[in-house]
Amino acid sequence: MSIFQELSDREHVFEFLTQVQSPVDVRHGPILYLDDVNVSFDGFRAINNLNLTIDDGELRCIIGPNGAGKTTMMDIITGKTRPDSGSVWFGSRHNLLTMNEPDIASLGIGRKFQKPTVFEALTVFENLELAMAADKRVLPTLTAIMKPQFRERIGEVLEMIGLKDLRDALAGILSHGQKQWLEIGMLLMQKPRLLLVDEPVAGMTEQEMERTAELLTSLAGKQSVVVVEHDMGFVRSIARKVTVLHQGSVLAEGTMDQVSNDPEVIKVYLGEEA
Ligand SMILES: Nc1ncnc2c1ncn2[C@@H]1O[C@H](COP(=O)(O)OP(=O)(O)OP(=O)(O)O)[C@@H](O)[C@H]1O
Repeated sequence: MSIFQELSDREHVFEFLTQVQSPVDVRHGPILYLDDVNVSFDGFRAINNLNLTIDDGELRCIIGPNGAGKTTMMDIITGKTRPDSGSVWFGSRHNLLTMNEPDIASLGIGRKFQKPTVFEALTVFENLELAMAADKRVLPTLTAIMKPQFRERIGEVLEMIGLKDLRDALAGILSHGQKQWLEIGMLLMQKPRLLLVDEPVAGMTEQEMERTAELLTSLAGKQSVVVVEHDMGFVRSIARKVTVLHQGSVLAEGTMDQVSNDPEVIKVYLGEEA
């Protein structure tokens, strides 16, 4: 399969495959706003009057037991699943419920799925190069048109993801953790406004987890980051504000200490840690 076929078949929607959108307006409010969102699958309410607000530059952790609705929530934000009711805004200008997946991606919402899906036959550098292209029409001539500022961005991202020394290594030989960082790097190439990261440390070594914690915390401020994660140790290491989802709604929200001392949370989810 050619790389171009592979690109169009991927579940990811990278920004470079999409059209340019007007800028996100966060002057008077949050970057992401979900209001009273509901989704049912065959009569089962997976998302139930969900309200969620993410501030610009925030790092938010979302936790919750299996089936709480975390993935469905991300699917709604990225346009993969349409809610039955409610509203979802990106800044005050963009109503995400009127947009398709590629257009939402092009607004600067990047999603990192649990499994890394980097291009294994390309080098680390080439993977980043590919993710940087502004328009799929330029992909075939990408190397030829590489501009100095693009090379600079690749250098910055290599530094951020800690793969500078491996820039010429094939992505296929990277460790699981390194592949995850590379894929985060690919999303970072276009300076997204919001990154949605699904279980980033599943399958990682302790050391890789620590490095991932550093990476995600270093991104906050420059972009907003929403991390869905089951590993409580990891959440505790990065969390400022935690949202606990249960049965499709927000059960509790606050610091890790606040939510882990909340009796309702202890009952449904953190019982074993209480
Ligand atoms: N396409 C679908 N059709 C039917 N039911 C679905 C569909 N997608 C999700 N569900 C159901 O909706 C509920 C929420 O699922 P979701 O995957 O969002 O939860 P989650 O919090 O991400 O769980 P996990 O931690 O196990 O990944 C579950 O009961 C799930 O079975």
